[in-house]
Amino acid sequence: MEKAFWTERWKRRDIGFHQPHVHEQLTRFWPTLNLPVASAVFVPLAGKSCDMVWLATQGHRVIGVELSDVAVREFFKDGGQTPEIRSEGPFDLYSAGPFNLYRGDFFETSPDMVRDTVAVYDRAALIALPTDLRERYAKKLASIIPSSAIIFLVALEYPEHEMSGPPFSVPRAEVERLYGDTFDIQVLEARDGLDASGNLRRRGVSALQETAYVLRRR
Ligand SMILES: C[S@@+](CC[C@H](N)C(=O)[O-])C[C@H]1O[C@@H](n2cnc3c(N)ncnc32)[C@H](O)[C@@H]1O
Repeated sequence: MEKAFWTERWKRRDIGFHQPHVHEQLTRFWPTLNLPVASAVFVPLAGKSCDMVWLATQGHRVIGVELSDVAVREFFKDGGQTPEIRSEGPFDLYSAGPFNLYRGDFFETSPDMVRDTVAVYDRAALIALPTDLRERYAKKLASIIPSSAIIFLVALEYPEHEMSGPPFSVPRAEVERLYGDTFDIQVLEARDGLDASGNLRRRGVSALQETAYVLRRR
């Protein structure tokens, strides 16, 4: 998937993936993870997700990486914040309060940028990528985060022939294939997600499972 695909979508405001509310499985399961207050959470392929705001209300510092400057600028504008912007290697770093959002390519993220993160929050990041990029993404993510960091992952599964992604169908077997060698994979909840996703129903999807996982390095 070309980078231009995403930057164009943001320019055209074709952002059906953006949820105007905080993801419900995040608010229900995150507190059970007992992560230290004031610790940092890494949000790859962050968009302008409200989930980052919720994570900050839980006391976390939030480090995001996002390709589109439209998304990053709108995130701060929506929150009524004026970020400081400076160049950091291949990224533009937008900072305000608990948020540090790197505008640029996730695949250029260095371990240094995420060195003190205790957790990754992945909603609509892994599933936004086609098979070859998913593999690169999972390898890259595992290689940059601290070995103690957990991954909270929300993935979707649907009959693949019914729709071409993104979002792509990522069943449990695919999560195992991508992360199973290095992480223990726990399903927190697998639930029917079709009613909550009119968008995908309109695109022809007849069954949708939304699964929240927590991945812990062995
Ligand atoms: C499906 S959206 C999900 C956004 C966000 N996680 C959410 O829940 O709303 C995927 C996002 O990843 C961004 N993206 C895609 N490829 C990227 C890359 N290589 N580096 C950084 N961001 C990328 C896109 O611009 C888009 O905002």
